[in-house]
Amino acid sequence: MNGVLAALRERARARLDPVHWDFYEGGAGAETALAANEAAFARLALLPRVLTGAGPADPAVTLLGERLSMPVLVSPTAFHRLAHPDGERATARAVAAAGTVLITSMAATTAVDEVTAAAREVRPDAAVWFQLYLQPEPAVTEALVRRAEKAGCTALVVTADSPVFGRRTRDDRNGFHDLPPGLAAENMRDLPGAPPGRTRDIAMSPALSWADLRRLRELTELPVVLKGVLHPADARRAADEGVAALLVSNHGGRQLDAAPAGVEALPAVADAVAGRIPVLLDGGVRSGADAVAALALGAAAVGVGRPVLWGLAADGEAGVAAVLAELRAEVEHILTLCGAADCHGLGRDQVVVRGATGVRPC
Ligand SMILES: Cc1cc2nc3c(=O)[nH]c(=O)nc-3n(C[C@H](O)[C@H](O)[C@H](O)COP(=O)(O)O)c2cc1C
Ligand SMILES: CC(C)CC(=O)C(=O)O
Repeated sequence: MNGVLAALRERARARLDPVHWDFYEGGAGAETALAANEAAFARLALLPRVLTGAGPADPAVTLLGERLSMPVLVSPTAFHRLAHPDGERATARAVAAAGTVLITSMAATTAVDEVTAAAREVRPDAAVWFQLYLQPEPAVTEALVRRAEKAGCTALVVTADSPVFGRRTRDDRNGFHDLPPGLAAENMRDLPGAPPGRTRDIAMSPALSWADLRRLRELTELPVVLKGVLHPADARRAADEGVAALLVSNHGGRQLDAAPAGVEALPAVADAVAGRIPVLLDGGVRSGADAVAALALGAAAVGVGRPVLWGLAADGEAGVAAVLAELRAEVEHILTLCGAADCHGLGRDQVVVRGATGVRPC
């Protein structure tokens, strides 16, 4: 793990209520998938190319028409006001200043219009995408989509890996199932079926299907990113269905504990999609080298979840800014060390598995 991130993680751990720390850090079941994410990156090494004459690398990328200062965006995570009183507003400001995309969670403790407003105070063209769990009641999904559109979000990120909620071992042990008084999932307020001013629970449904995704796409002009895809056949289907991008993810090890690491699933997904749509990756990205390895394996960009929460808990907006500045600097440095001019400059042949005799490609 990058040293700056590791130090922020320790500061976050010292500051947070241990129950909230466990909510952020924990995974499902025996936390096998959680551990697999970082372990899979630790097994990878980068083979640099020499004398390429590439000059200093440019870490910027373009994704769904937005220019990002680096191939790192912020994956959606719930409940930022457990980490810091400024919560999602602080995150939004730091992400906008860093020039990348924030995917704000449907389970945010700040309403999406306040999140976009905070981002745009810092940078008028800042991109905020809205993460959505499709709701079993279509009217609720539609109301959430309209809320995201009205707030100026420029994409919807539909999380498809949660037909039911993962069994979070630490939360069960700690009895953490409700937000403390004064905090709520603000996007869930004033939705159809809820009394005025009250929030609805976020529903997860195993009955959802590709037909529901199609209905969503008929509802809105916003591009849809499908999050939580691991199987290559689902990736191909998503591209056929007109999804704008994929986010390969095991949900930070919080859903199916038997799932592989995202980066283990990435090469087959990238092959299945064959460049038709951008493929993003999250889970266990803790350094610039991790990000660059994922790019070489076919990702257009990576997402970070917990590192942003560590920065936020440690030092609010400045902590999130520190995480993103460090990752950008590291990506730039490592691309240059690898002889690449930009984020497209590495091939899959430049990623090898450590400990293999000779060069074992991924
Ligand atoms: C505390 C926490 C809350 C999360 N909340 C959401 C969420 O509301 N929606 C969602 O799609 N994913 C959620 N995720 C998953 C992240 O979007 C992401 O897939 C994962 O955290 C990436 O792994 P990383 O934390 O190792 O970087 C959450 C993850 C964590 C750790
Ligand atoms: C509270 C949930 C809706 C969010 C979460 O913890 C997750 O998606 O992992």
